[in-house]
Amino acid sequence: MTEVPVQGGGVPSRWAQFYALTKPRVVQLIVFCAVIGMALAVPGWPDAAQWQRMGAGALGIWLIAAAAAAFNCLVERRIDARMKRTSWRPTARGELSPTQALGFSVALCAAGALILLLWVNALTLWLTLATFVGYAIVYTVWLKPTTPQNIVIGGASGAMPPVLGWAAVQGSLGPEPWLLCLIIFLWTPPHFWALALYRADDYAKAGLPMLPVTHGNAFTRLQVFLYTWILLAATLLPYLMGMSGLLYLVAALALGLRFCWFGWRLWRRYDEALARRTFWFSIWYLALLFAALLIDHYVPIGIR
Ligand code: HEM
Ligand SMILES: CC(C)=CCC/C(C)=C/CC/C(C)=C/COP(=O)(O)OP(=O)(O)O
Repeated sequence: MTEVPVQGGGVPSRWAQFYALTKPRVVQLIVFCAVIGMALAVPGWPDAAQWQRMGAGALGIWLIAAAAAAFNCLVERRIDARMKRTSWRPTARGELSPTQALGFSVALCAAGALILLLWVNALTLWLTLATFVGYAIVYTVWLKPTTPQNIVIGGASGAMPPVLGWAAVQGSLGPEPWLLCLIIFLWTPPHFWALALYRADDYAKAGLPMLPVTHGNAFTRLQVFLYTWILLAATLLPYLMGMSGLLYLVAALALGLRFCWFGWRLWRRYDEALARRTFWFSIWYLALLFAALLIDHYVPIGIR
């Protein structure tokens, strides 16, 4: 969980409170995936203009993703207050008022939109704003409180970063960024349901229909296991489509089989510590898989 830095008196500083609303570590990984989408969109080493567009794109996407996270904290302040994991959030504790959170989210979103409009391109601006709406409104307001498939459908917005990154550099889209989007889309269920397994009581208390609450622990474990295999298959596509080389293939297989191994063990027998490890592995998995795509792009080995 993201810790809020605390000043001498035990009260987090105002800046730390606002910063915490942006779900910093989630957004860092989102921006990382977007930046890799950008790098893959440039055939060789970026020139000066491309570097500038990449920097502005990363900043704009960062600001709008942070705005979406802050908006989520605003909408969910009462739900967050009921869950142990989220009850520390400044909006849940009433340390930041709804007006302050809304003003902060609007300011971040406007700043990000302006940067994308002035220094990147209109396609990236509209796609990033659509992603904001997808997460902050469609997922948070509509899907999350109504269906256990909330994170599957809502996961589409979390999966957008490589598409945004690609659009920022090329100003158009092709099959490659959508393939990366598919990978994050299929990664989201095992990422989230591993956590939901050991946070099921929290979700039940908050009245949220997460899969372990509505369909039980065993069914959720089966879903985690199945998704790890579907994910493994999807991660082979960049190699099979000639987008990545052997280095990526080896990384995708090694990481994917490890994720399947976590899924298999979790499915066979529930163990809370194992569910926690599966969740944390999911984060390393995505970061390393995307790092492998990047390294492979600059150090191509084998047939493409
Ligand atoms: C609908 C989609 C998603 C859902 C429901 C979801 C859910 C969650 C939840 C509930 C946590 C909090 C864990 C905690 O407080 O201990 C978390 C953590 C995290 N998620 Fe996701 N996630 C989603 C998509 C993503 C995406 C797209 C990324 C990045 C590309 C991501 C990266 C992370 C990271 C890095 C953390 C760890 C945060 C920390 O260290 O505090 N998640 N996720
Ligand atoms: C513009 C752009 C790139 C937007 C990205 C949107 C975004 C921040 C997606 C990440 C998904 C996320 C933080 C899910 C957390 O689930 P949750 O909200 O259910 O978790 P919680 O219970 O911790 O609030």
